[in-house]
Amino acid sequence: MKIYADENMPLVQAFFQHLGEVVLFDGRKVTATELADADILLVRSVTTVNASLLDTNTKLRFVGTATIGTEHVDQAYLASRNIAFASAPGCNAQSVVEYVLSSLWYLAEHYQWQLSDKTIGVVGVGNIGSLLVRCLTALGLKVLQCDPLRHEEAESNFFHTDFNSLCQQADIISFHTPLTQEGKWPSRHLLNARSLARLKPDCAIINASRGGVIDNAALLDDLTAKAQRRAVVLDVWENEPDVLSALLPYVDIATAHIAGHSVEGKARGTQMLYQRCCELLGQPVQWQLQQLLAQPAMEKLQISANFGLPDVQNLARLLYDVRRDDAIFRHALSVKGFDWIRKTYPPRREFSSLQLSGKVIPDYLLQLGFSLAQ
Ligand SMILES: NC(=O)c1ccc[n+]([C@@H]2O[C@H](COP(=O)([O-])OP(=O)(O)OC[C@H]3O[C@@H](n4cnc5c(N)ncnc54)[C@H](O)[C@@H]3O)[C@@H](O)[C@H]2O)c1
Ligand SMILES: O=C(O)[C@H](O)[C@H](O)COP(=O)(O)O
Repeated sequence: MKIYADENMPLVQAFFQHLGEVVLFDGRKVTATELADADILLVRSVTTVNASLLDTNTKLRFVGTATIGTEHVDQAYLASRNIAFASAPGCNAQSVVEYVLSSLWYLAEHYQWQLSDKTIGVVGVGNIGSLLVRCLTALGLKVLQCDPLRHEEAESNFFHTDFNSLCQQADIISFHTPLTQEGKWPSRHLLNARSLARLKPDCAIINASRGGVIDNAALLDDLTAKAQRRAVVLDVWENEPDVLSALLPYVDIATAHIAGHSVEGKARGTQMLYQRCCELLGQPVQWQLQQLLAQPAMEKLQISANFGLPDVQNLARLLYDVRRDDAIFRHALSVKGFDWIRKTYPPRREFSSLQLSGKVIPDYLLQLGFSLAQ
């Protein structure tokens, strides 16, 4: 059994080696010839999986992407060849939410905002968006949600604001849709010259979904045309790895598509594909994530009775501060390149890796994902 896996897939050897020989490849450069004898193919978001990559391979049984987004995989083609497919829904949702929270705390400090005065619009309320809404609500912040697909399903307790109204009302907008070009609600260039013109002049924009959800050229026009600057956080860019670097001076936080790259988020993606493969091959699951994850640098922390909401961001910063990733990006983009930054990403542990003890642990800390000491 030959298992071909992207070289940036943590723990792939540890999980998969009892199922077959694991061969690693460069996901951006892999060719059809390299994959000709693969039985199983495990990719990340940088590999376009389609007929031209797979036509010469006649053995392939399974393709898995250790990511939430799936727009790089031609699923209709895989189905036409009876090749099973799996993605990793939700695997790094917590990681993306921690990225957005860190960005909000940074912007609030930098511009001296009171987040409690702001209305935060969340566009796309699936795994990531709904987790973000839960965390923001736990922190007592005002949230608007836009998800026309969920609205159409008439979920009774889902309060939808249409995109145009959300643009007019929000002080901060965070995007969490998949990248889609077709259907009734395509998300490509959802934020374009027209919708940018509807925003409040100082409405902040956060994009940790896919670069193409925002028309980057229109964003640059918006940011350069006005006397008043809006705050912008971009983790994802159109045409990665060739980003529109003219945007950089106007962007408060710029990162290399790493919002989902926590240790746990990436490893969970590998684990989800491993479990699916075991099922497909009729093999027992031998490994669980907790057996393979490295011990975090900090494990336990005592919360005192004086802990309050203003202390949350200090606690979170023990684990993650998005300014680190912005600094790496600005320092390394032109010298080392976008993919190098991603490949050498320093370990980042999720909130759950820190166990809290104390007589009373505020519920909002558990809602944010911190865990209780045993
Ligand atoms: N930056 C990163 O590192 C990173 C990490 C993980 C995921 N992502 C991106 O985030 C996306 C969302 O992830 P998720 O786990 O929440 O996915 P999900 O499928 O659980 O949820 C997406 C939601 O967006 C909604 N949606 C679709 N089109 C919309 C539109 N035009 N307007 C408003 N809502 C729309 C859907 O109805 C759905 O509820 C992924 O598809 C991926 O592209 C980025
Ligand atoms: O869709 C996802 O899950 C994320 O965008 C993912 O974190 C992207 O990381 P990559 O696969 O490019 O390493």
